[in-house]
Amino acid sequence: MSKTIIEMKNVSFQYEYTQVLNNISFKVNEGDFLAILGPNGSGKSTLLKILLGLLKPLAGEIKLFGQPNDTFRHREWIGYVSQKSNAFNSGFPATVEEVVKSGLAKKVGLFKRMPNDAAKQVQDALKAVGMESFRGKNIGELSGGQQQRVFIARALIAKPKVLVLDEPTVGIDHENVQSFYDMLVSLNKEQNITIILVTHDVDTVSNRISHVACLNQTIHFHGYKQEFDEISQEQLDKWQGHAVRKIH
Ligand SMILES: Nc1ncnc2c1ncn2[C@@H]1O[C@H](COP(=O)(O)OP(=O)(O)OP(=O)(O)O)[C@@H](O)[C@H]1O
Repeated sequence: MSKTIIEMKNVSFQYEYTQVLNNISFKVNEGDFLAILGPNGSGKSTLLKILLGLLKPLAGEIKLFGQPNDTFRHREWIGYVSQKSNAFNSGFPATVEEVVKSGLAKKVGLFKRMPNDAAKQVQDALKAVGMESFRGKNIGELSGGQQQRVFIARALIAKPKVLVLDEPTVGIDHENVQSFYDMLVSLNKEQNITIILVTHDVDTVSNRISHVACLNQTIHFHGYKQEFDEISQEQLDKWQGHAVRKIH
């Protein structure tokens, strides 16, 4: 049986006066490719931030790789690509190589020396996302989809065991979205990286993922993708409003 690497038990959260997450419990196992679905404002980004230790829950328990979140010391095992990673304009003064290399700081510490094989590590990370020929380019000259791949390479260079992505395809055109998700599948299958993805692209991801979680303040469903396929559209609408529409 696969190892449980992320576990949330009865987690609740509120921003000042707004209750955002209510009694959330779920587990993610090593090798899962989990899509978190939910309407705008349903708490998806908040849930990820709690998972990453950026926000503290009001109640509940979180375990990462079997350790309580508070004492977990291997943050570099969890790579994060945020919603707004692909928002650099053409004047931003950094090359693709520099952006990817900056991801090593998470692993070696901000003020320590870069490893001797840093250039090779940059090359490998760019290769994994199909961007090796863009190494010397300015990050701001790339399309949104290409920038997003570079930020995944930046996360990969720290050798994460889990990759957490918050709506990574916003602003990417349909054709590039397909190949973007194919790239995530190969990271998941070939490098055994567990993937947690917040997305609205239900139809595009549905044949690529292993698990689905439907979130709207609380987890209404979490299970295998095949079980998700059995849920009626009527039930989904009840949980999600009209944000999740399955294509058959
Ligand atoms: N820093 C904050 N202070 C107060 N309220 C916040 C803050 N961040 C988010 N919220 C509120 O918390 C709720 C959940 O927000 P969150 O960003 O987690 O939702 P989401 O599901 O990721 O939404 P979207 O799909 O639109 O990105 C929303 O009602 C939002 O307005």
